[in-house]
Amino acid sequence: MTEYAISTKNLSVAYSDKPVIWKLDIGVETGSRTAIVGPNGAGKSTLIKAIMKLVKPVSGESAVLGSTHKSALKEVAYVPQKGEVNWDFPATVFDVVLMGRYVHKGLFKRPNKKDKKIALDALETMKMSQFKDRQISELSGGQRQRVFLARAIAHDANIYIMDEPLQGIDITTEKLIIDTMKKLQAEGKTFLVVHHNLNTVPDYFNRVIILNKEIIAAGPVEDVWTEDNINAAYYEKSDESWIS
Ligand SMILES: Nc1ncnc2c1ncn2[C@@H]1O[C@H](COP(=O)(O)OP(=O)(O)OP(=O)(O)O)[C@@H](O)[C@H]1O
Repeated sequence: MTEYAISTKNLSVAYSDKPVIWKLDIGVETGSRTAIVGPNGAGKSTLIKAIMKLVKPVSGESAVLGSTHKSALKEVAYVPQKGEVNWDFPATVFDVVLMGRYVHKGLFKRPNKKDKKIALDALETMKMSQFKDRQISELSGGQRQRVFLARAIAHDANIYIMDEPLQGIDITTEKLIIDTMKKLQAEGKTFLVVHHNLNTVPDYFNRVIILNKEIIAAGPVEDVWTEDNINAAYYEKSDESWIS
């Protein structure tokens, strides 16, 4: 599994014995902008959580840069869905972005000048410098998303995994996030992103995984982003008969 930034082999996850993703073999190419698309309940977030080792598979495994070990996740900056974060936690914008540096230091070493400069630069990239001292509970949804992106940038990871980063944000923030993603990809970083807007897939991503519990299709956008594949994912699995 070494040639991929992220890979899974025969990966299945179930909640209360009900399988939600089934025998997934995935290879996310290093340096790609890969979208995961599929209907509500297709298992997109579950796949990401399994890769992040936040849920335990019933079979199979996932690897980051060829390693199935949890320590390989240090290479990954993870941006969870907005709803999964406790925004009432008392922390400033700057505190949250600085957390992106802890992976390099361990929890008990204080951030130094260089870490602070990296965090400030990340805030500047996401155009959030002016909110640096604000409590995260006092931000709008789009501003929170920018802060989470800034934290991921401060992490300076090689791989970014983002669960619906464009959910509920305005067009300016969307453009900023996509431009930042494209810039980082040009520097060799890898992106795996859960994405909902089918219209923007070809513009934002160069590879796509179409998922509906199983892999419907995966590969370069120009090969697999077809009406047949989209229909197969969105319109042909209306019941639970996919598993025999
Ligand atoms: N913690 C959980 N316990 C039980 N069932 C769960 C849990 N999390 C998700 N599920 C179920 O697993 C299935 C897949 O959910 P998941 O969140 O992975 O889908 P998704 O493709 O990300 O959906 P959406 O587009 O709606 O965000 C759904 O049927 C969901 O109800």
